[in-house]
Order: sequence, then C-alpha cells, then structure tokens
Amino acid sequence: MGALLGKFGKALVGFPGGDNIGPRPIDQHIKGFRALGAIVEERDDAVSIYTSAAGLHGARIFFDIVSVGATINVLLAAVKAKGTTIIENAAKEPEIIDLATFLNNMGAQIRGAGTDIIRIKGVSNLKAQNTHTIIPDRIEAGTYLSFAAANGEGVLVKNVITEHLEPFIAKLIEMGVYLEVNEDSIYVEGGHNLTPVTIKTAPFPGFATDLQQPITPLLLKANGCSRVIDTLYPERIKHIPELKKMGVKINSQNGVISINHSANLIGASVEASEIRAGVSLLGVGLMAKGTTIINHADNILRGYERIVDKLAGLSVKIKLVDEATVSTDQ
Ligand SMILES: CC(=O)N[C@H]1[C@@H](OP(=O)(O)OP(=O)(O)OC[C@H]2O[C@@H](n3ccc(=O)[nH]c3=O)[C@H](O)[C@@H]2O)O[C@H](CO)[C@@H](O)[C@@H]1O
Ligand SMILES: C=C(OP(=O)(O)O)C(=O)O
Repeated sequence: MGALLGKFGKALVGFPGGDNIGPRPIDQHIKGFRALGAIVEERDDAVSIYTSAAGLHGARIFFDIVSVGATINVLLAAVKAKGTTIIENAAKEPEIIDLATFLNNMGAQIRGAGTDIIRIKGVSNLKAQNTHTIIPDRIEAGTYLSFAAANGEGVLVKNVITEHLEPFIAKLIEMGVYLEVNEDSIYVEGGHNLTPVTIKTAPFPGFATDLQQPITPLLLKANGCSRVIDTLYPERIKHIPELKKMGVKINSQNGVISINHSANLIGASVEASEIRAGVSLLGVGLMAKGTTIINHADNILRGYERIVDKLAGLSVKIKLVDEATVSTDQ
C-alpha cells in the first residue's frame, strides 16, 4: 500500500492476506498513512487509500506497537512525501535497513533505519542507479540450521549474516548444539544430549516469530520439555495437530506450546497450512520412519527456494510429487 500510495497517490488493496497465523491487524499502517495526509476508507474486504490534490506531507508518527509491516509501509509512502517524516518506535529488523539502503541508493533520504527512530526527508523522484543485492534470508538459514542440528551429520549453511541470527544461535548454544560460526557461514553438527529450552518470540533483536515453528524438529530431540511462547502471533499453532499425526508430543495451552522429547516418529500424510507450519512438518518428516506426504506444500515452496534440491543434495530422499505436494522417505 505504501509504495502504491507514494508512486500513484492512490490504491485499492484487498484486505491483507498473507499466511493464516491468527489476526493480522493493520491499524498502525492506517494510522501512519492518515498522519501523512492520506484518506483511508475501510470497505468490506478492501482498503481504499488516496491523497488529496496536495499529496502526502511529512509527519511525526509514533507506533503504539513495533510493527515490521507498518514501518515498511510508512517508509515507502514517506520517501516521496513533502517534508520530513519521523517514525518513532519503528521496527529494527534487518529487512528494514535493507529496504532503506535500497531506497537511499535510488535517491531517498532515510536516516536511522535499524534504530527505533527513522527520519525520512521526502524527495520528488526516485531513480534506479545501482544494482542492489538483497540480504540473505535469515529465516531460511535458521530453518536449515534447525534441521541440520536435529538430524544432520555435519552441515555447512552458507551465505548467512550471522549477526542477524544471534538470538537463534544463542538458543542452539543453550541447547548444547555444536556450532562453528564463521564470517558468512555456519557449520552445525547433529546434536546429542540436548537441553530443553524456553523460547519467547519478540521483535528484532529478539527470537523471530518466523523461527518458532522451524525450530520444533530440533526441540523434539531435547531431553525434556521445551516451551515456546509466541508473543507476536499466539495463534501460530497450525503445525500442532499435524505433528501429532506423526507421533510428536506437542500441546498448546494458554499461549504456551509445550514440546516434549519425541522418539519413534512415523511418517504420515499432513497439511502445510502456512509456510512455517509446513516447513516444521518437513523437518519432522526427515526424522520420521517411513513416508511423509506434505499436502499444500506450495505454502512452503513460496518461501524456500529450491528446498527439495537443497535437501536432496544432503542425501535426503525427498521429491516434489506435484506442484503442491512434497514427499520424504526415510
Ligand atoms: C516483529 C516481527 O517479528 N515481525 C514479523 C511479522 O511481521 P508483520 O509485519 O506481519 O507483523 P508486524 O511486525 O507488523 O506485527 C507485530 C505485532 O504487531 C501487531 N500489529 C501489527 C500491525 C498493526 O497495524 N497492528 C498490530 O497490532 C501484530 O498483530 C503482531 O502481534 O511477521 C512476519 C511474517 O511472519 C515476519 O517476517 C516479521 O519478522
Ligand atoms: C507469515 C509469513 O509471511 P507473510 O507475512 O507473507 O504471510 C512468514 O514469512 O512466515
């Protein structure tokens, strides 16, 4: 919405879809657009947003909640607004710094990205001037580290900005996983005698909500009960009923997911209802006896480029049955 508003002055956008991980309010996005002078009308299933003839103007915006989406949306609109915008209580995720770098290379004037106060001096034009290489996907890297620590025999995950994974690496170390953290890669060995841990998700630099499901296969190996509290998306638990079909001892009660040591896992036919739930099923499928069939695997494939090839390269018996089904056979 922010990009369309900044570029065209108007947009009609269907209510945010994205993965079904519980309620995904956009009140902070709308508050930000309104502060910049946009008119926002909520319809039944869409948001209509437009500017008056005067266009967007700079504003001081304090977000009540730290939101990645709202920070990015307002940033995209404010780069072309008249005057200066100050975002307070901004999200600090590495992807926000990357976006600011990309926009600044096109002539935007953004300062403070990566801190909780971002200042944006509006410019009239943005022009592509340089090639921009986007940062490596820290969630993808964390997922492979979890799978490798749970089940691997020494795996090197390359192209990692290790600083972006600090809270995740800290948990692996707390569990007793052996890791070698290099400048831009991490070597991990399959873990034994692992300690259970408690994980609480939080905005960066906290433990990412997107990694609480992918770390589940590893938590099954710990000697005892681990706990996960997803403070950002407490209803992000669609993996639980599917994992139970595979023999995983996992439950959720009062916002706390309990994951017990689970051995004797068995392959099953399961549903990937969203990306990270789906990938956690895949991780457990690698540890389960027999065949696991993952339906709706397109939910996984949209965010894990060539995952089937990458795992097959590690001697995993895995195949894409059709564009929405993956099977693994151990
Ligand atoms: C801080 C954080 O970990 N953000 C994650 C979040 O970003 P995403 O942008 O989806 O979520 P936000 O960072 O915006 O949301 C953080 C929290 O704020 C709430 N909220 C958000 C916007 C709003 O207008 N009102 C409101 O109440 C959300 O319900 C949530 O509890 O999910 C993405 C997809 O899984 C991840 O890639 C992001 O890393
Ligand atoms: C929930 C996710 O993505 P989206 O915000 O696109 O739904 C995710 O990447 O884990």
